Amino acid sequence: MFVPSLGFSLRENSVTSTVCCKRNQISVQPSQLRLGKFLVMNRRERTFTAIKPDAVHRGLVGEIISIFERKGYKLVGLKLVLPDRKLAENHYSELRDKPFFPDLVDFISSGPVVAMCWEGKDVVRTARKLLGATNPLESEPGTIRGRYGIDIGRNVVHSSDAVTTAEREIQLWFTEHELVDWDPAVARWVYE
Ligand SMILES: Nc1ncnc2c1ncn2[C@@H]1O[C@H](COP(=O)(O)OP(=O)(O)OP(=O)(O)O)[C@@H](O)[C@H]1O
Repeated sequence: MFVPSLGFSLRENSVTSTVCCKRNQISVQPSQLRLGKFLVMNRRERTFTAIKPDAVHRGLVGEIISIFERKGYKLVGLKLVLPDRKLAENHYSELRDKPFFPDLVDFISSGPVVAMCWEGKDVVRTARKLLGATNPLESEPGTIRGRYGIDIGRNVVHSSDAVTTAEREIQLWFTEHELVDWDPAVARWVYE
């Protein structure tokens, strides 16, 4: 079995498992193999991140994508969307009762929005750290909102706040065919 993320093939026999590298073969115990599989699965976490209309208008798209790329995350979905009100309302449905909800829906559905799906270890929590606090006044200067935002209603980016939210939002914004599974050549330089 070839495991692209690991960069080598795994072949199992009844006693031990054999890892076949390019030049040599190393025998490993099944427990080590399980650990390897776990680590690969661990890198499969996905999040939904959106560059909001204010940032698109301000020409910050390339900059924001670069921050995620340079961190080491893998882009598996990307598209420019003009969200209709239904999509915007659905996306922020948990905030339906908030007084700012109508303005928020107006703003997001004014588009364009860059919808993205990023993949990697702990990507949901790390993406939120890269974004910074919701209110730019409270976000650290090194974060995206800390660097580029001033008002809470123009806070540049969104990213899912939990793994379950990410699953819901990815399904809401992307079809299965729009997500691309691929193996970056640099994976072994990003993960130990
Ligand atoms: N008090 C507020 N007044 C105006 N707008 C607000 C307020 N609180 C939140 N918002 C807007 O609603 C969005 C969603 O709020 P939420 O509480 O889900 O924060 P968040 O998860 O950090 O933001 P987002 O969902 O956009 O990533 C915020 O990004 C912000 O633009």
